[in-house]
Amino acid sequence: MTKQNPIVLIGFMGVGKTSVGTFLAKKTKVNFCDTDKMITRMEKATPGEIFATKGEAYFRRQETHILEQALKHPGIISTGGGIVEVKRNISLLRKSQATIVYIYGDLPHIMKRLLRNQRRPLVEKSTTREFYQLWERRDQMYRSIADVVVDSTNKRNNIVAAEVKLGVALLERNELTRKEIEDSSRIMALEKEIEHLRAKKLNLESHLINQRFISVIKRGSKRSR
Ligand SMILES: Nc1ncnc2c1ncn2[C@@H]1O[C@H](COP(=O)(O)OP(=O)(O)OP(=O)(O)O)[C@@H](O)[C@H]1O
Ligand SMILES: O=C(O)C1=C[C@@H](O)[C@@H](O)[C@H](O)C1
Ligand SMILES: [Mg+2]
Repeated sequence: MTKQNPIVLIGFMGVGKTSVGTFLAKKTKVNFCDTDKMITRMEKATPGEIFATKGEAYFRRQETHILEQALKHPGIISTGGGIVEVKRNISLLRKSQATIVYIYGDLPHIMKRLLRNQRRPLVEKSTTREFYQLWERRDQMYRSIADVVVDSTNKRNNIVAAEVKLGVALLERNELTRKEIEDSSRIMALEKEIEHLRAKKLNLESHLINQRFISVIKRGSKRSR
C-alpha cells in the first residue's frame, strides 16, 4: 500500500465503509477521513438531520467540497453511500491519483445491518422495491469507477480490511487484475456462505434428531405405564 496516494472506499450505505476504513487506517497508521463524519462535524448535525432541515442538495454540495479537500492528502477516505450521485464527484475521483475500492455487499446482508443499527434518510423514505432499484443502479456506478472490488458479504471488518489492503497492493504491483482480485474475494465470500449453510444444516439435523429422540422417549414412557 503506497502511503502517498489515498485509498477511497465507496459502496452502498451500511456496507461497512466507515468501520472498515477506521480499522484499516488504525492498522496501517495512516490518516483517516470520513466524508459523513466531516460534514457532521462542520454542520453539527447528522446527514439525516441535514437532509431534513437543509435538503439533500445542500448535503451533496458539502460532500463534494469535503471530497475535493480529502483527495489532496494521503490516507484512507470513507465516503457516503451517495457519493456517486453527483457527476463532479465521479470526475474528481476518476481524475485523482487515489485507488478506488468498491466494498460490495449484497442487499439482504446490507438490509440486515441497516435495520439492526441505524436510521438513514434514504432508507426511511423508500419502499423495498425502490431501495432495491437504488442498490442496483448504484452497484453499476460504483463498479464503473472502482479500481478494486472487495466482496464484504458474511465477512468481519478485519477480513474486509485485509482484503482491501491486499487488493490495492496486488493491483499496484500488477500481480493480479481487477477481475482476479474480485473473483478471489467473491470465492472467499462464497466459502463463508457455505460454512454458514453447513452450520444451519447441522443445526436442523440435530434439532430433528432431538425431536425424534424426544418422541421415541415419550412413546416409550407411555408404553411402560
Ligand atoms: N462486517 C460487518 N459485519 C456486520 N456488521 C457490520 C460490518 N461492518 C459494519 N457493520 C455494522 O453495519 C453498520 C453500518 O456500517 P458503517 O457505518 O461502517 O457503513 P457505511 O458503509 O459507512 O455506511 P454509510 O454509507 O451510510 O456511511 C454499522 O452499524 C456497523 O456496526
Ligand atoms: O446513500 C446515501 O445517499 C447516503 C449515505 C450516507 O452515507 C450519508 O451520506 C447520507 O445518509 C446519504
Ligand atoms: Mg459511513
